[in-house]
Amino acid sequence: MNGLKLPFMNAPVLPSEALQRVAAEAVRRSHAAEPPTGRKLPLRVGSRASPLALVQTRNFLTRLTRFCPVLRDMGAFQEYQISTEGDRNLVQRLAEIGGKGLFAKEIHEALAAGRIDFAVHSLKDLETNLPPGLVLACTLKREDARDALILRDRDVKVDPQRPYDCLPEGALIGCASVRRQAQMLHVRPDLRFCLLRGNVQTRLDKLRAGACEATLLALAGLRRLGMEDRVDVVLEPDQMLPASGQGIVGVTVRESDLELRELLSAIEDPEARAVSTAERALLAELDGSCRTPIGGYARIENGVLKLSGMIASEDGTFLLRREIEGAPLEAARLGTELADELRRDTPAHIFDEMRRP
Ligand SMILES: NCc1[nH]cc(CCC(=O)O)c1CC(=O)O
Repeated sequence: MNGLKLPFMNAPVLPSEALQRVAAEAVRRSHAAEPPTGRKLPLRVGSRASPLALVQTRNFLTRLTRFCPVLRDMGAFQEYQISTEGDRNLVQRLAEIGGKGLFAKEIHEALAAGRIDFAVHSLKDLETNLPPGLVLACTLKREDARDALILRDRDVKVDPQRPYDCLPEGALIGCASVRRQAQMLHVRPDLRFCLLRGNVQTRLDKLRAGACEATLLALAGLRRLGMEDRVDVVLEPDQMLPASGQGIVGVTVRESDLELRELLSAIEDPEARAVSTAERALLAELDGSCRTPIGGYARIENGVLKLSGMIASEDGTFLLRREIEGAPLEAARLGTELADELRRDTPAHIFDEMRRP
């Protein structure tokens, strides 16, 4: 995948030059008697305040400084943790309080106002239409995109082919995601759902304390937090289609900050860019919020991008899955096309249901 040129990378990028320039500038400043002109160091990196967000930020900075060690030696970064509405409101479903924009609004504001220079996001939580003046400068290599089932009673035997069979009739599942809920209900209409919000650790603690029988979490988050051992079954994409961008970390910057955009493009993972472009185009075309049970998952096999899409009613009685494949360069078009196809074959009342205030 290396060397893949994607249509949205309009300006020719010369990562090594950009890196050299930033590194040289950092060294120059470290020797400068005068206060530096131009860009001020440290570079300020913002993220949410959750343990997962902090781990992701550290991983990203590690990756960046591996390319540009002088930045690490300079202590060139300052981390800012920004509390968002999505973190504070743990009572309601995301869908009810306004969707995924809530996890990023304050971060976007800080970036736009110049209080931070770049921001690290779980791409899954980042709305598809970014505020004007901000761009997704880089997508990092994808961690496992799959969802994981975590049981309260860890002694039961689980058949990976039929993972929900181990759950008792009418079992209560702690899950705030309409996408996961609809896909589970499609297979097990008897299951009941309750909210289990908060960060990953909080959710696992509530599960253990008996709040519910089971929960679903992204494997990526658990792995990054070193909690993969809590997983009972990893769900395959044909059992539980992941959310668009799941497992991918993305970095936003000001559109006008060409220097930082160039620097970040050096650590961009082209495969993650291609698959997330397809998944996010699908999501944008269908709805673009998390009010709707929508899944989108793409991978590249032998140079071919394969995108799966899913749309469902909240109760899981309606569930439609489709696939499309084509060249990675066509990622955005593939996403839009698959969305159009899914929309065409989805009864209108499903969309009406989604638009309910
Ligand atoms: N909505 C919260 C969120 N955002 C990203 C992840 C996991 C990490 C990732 O997908 O990269 C999680 C937790 C979860 O869904 O279990």
